[in-house]
Amino acid sequence: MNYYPPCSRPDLVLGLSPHSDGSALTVLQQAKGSPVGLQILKNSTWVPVQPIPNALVINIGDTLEVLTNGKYRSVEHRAVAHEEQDRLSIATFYAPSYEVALGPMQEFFDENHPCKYRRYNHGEYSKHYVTNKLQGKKTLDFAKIQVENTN
Ligand SMILES: O=C(O)CCC(=O)C(=O)O
Ligand SMILES: [Fe+2]
Repeated sequence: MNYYPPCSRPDLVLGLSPHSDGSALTVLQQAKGSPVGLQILKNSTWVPVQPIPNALVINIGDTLEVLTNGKYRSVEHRAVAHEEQDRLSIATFYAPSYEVALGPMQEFFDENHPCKYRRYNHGEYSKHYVTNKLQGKKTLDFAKIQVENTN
């Protein structure tokens, strides 16, 4: 659950720094009457996600990006504060158990589409996620296979 109190200078702070979720999918509920606070990064522009009554927001997380070898990309998002109104959101993260080993599923790579992510335990990833700052999609570097520059 996330609570964002009103902030007299929302231009100077963020409610939540830019990040992608470590989950496979995130289901997000924005409280009724909440001001807009969630923004997603699309084509290098922050786009506000208007709360729709009785609707849930479904975000793709890093785990689904890895499983699909990058076909589905996790969404970078952040939350901004509001000058007068407070805001409440409830995030439910759907993710594998810590002991589950995962990597790109077979149908998402072949000789023409190389594996972009290595295999790891979800628990290792979670540990990496919570011990590093939220910094856009940087946490996903943990799983990326670095391509050698031959030039
Ligand atoms: O409050 C929001 O809308 C975003 C919350 C969020 O991104 C998170 O809990 O991971
Ligand atoms: Fe998030």
